[in-house]
This record gives sequence, C-alpha cells and structure tokens, in this order.
Amino acid sequence: MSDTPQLVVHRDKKLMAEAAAARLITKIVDAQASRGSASVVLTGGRNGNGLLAALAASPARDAIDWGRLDLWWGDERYLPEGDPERNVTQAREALLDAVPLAPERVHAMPASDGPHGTDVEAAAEAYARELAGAALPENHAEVPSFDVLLLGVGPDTHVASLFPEHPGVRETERTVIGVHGSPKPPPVRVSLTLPAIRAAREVWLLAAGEDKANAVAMALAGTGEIQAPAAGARGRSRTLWLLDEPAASQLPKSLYEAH
Ligand SMILES: O=C1O[C@H](COP(=O)(O)O)[C@@H](O)[C@H](O)[C@H]1O
Repeated sequence: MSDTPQLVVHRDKKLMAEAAAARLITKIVDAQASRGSASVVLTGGRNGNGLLAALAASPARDAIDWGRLDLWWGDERYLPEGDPERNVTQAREALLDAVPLAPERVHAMPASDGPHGTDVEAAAEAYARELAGAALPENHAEVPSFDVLLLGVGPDTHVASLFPEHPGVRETERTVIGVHGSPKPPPVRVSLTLPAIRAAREVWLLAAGEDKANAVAMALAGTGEIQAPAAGARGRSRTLWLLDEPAASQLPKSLYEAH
C-alpha cells in the first residue's frame, strides 16, 4: 500500500480536469500495452464528470482501444435506470455514449427498477459477485486489480458513498454495500467499501473548488478514515490527489508546487 499520497495542484478546475484526462488516457494506453486491457473505476460528482467531459473533448482519446477497457463504478445512487441523478447516466452523457466501448465491459451498478427491485442489499451483493467473477486468481482478492480508481471528494470528506461516521466506512469484510440514510441525497445508494478501494493499483482523488478546501486539509492532515473517509482511500502502488488551487488553499504551501 502506498502510504504517502502525492499531490498535484493545478491553477483552476478546468486545467485540473484537462490534465487529469490526459493522465488517464496515458495510464489506460500503458495498461493496454502491457496487460492487453485496462480497468478503471469511475466516480460520480462534479469533478469526476468534469474529467470525463475533458476526456471526451481530447483528440488523444482516440489513442485508447475502447473495446479493451473495463469500466466499473465506485458508487451509485440507487434510482431507476436512466434517472438523471444516477452516476452512470451522467457518465454516459459526459463521455460513454461518444466512444466505442464494449457493452459487456461497462459494469454499471444495478438500478432500483432492475432485478433486485428496492432490495439494495441484494443489488450490492450482485455487484460484489460481478466484481469477484472478474478478479483473476493472481489478484488474490475479491475484486479485480483496477488500474485506476477515481474518487471525487465531497465537502464533508466522503468518497464513493462512504460518509464520515456512517456505518459503511467501518466495513472491513464486504467489497460492496447498500447504503441507507445517506446524508447527501438520494438516501439509498450502493458503494464500494474501503477494502475494495484499496485493492486498486492507483487511487486518484479529485477535488476542485473552495468548498472542498476544508475536506482536503482534514484528509491530508492525519484525520482518521472514520471521521474523514477520503483519508482511508489509498492505492496499492500510488495515491494521487489532483486538486485545483482553491481546493488546496488550506494546505501548507510546503506540501506542493502549483502547476
Ligand atoms: O454523491 C456523490 O458525491 C461525490 C462528490 O461529488 P461532488 O459533486 O461534490 O464532487 C462523488 O464522489 C460520488 O461518486 C457521488 O455519488
């Protein structure tokens, strides 16, 4: 596990999204070149969707072999298929509908009008089975060895749908959970847990805007993961925080160099 997070701070959120998109394209192309395919876990939220929109606008997106990319989600709002608040709906609008993905490699989390109906626990178990089925024996884990797992950081330090002091952030066994009573609407969600997140090779945390400054400072100042879930999101080989200057404004300047 990479214990020391790396920080990259960009001038503003547009540059941050463009630079993160360029970084992700390179990472996917490299993984496809060395392992034949790549796997990325997408996040919802403003910064995750900003990255996807920047990727859609980049001419370099054609360097990716879209048919050899697996997409997973870190969390989902448990709503009907096509609901505009679902993370997958927003990702489709930002990027996925514009690129030639293999449909069987787009692993959206279940919807509330799907086979599990309102039973979000059954939906979480089904997604956990799908992840376990995709894990290779050499991964020695219940989830695939994701190349990059993206996480938007909420103003309260939540990542995926793991909220401060909420039961989900204490989960140590399961890889996917149903979330009830989320402090941020909608109240019912599906989320990867911290153990599943920590199986990724690289975890990239995205935060832009002054409303994220306190959360970023808390998570990077040694606050525990129960109080600040973002502090518990670490990759096996790298943990990278991608910020804009307003989001980094409460960090000591000695921690980073602005780009
Ligand atoms: O609800 C969610 O919020 C977070 C952060 O969103 P943001 O708009 O404050 O950047 C996101 O990471 C998560 O996937 C999403 O479901």
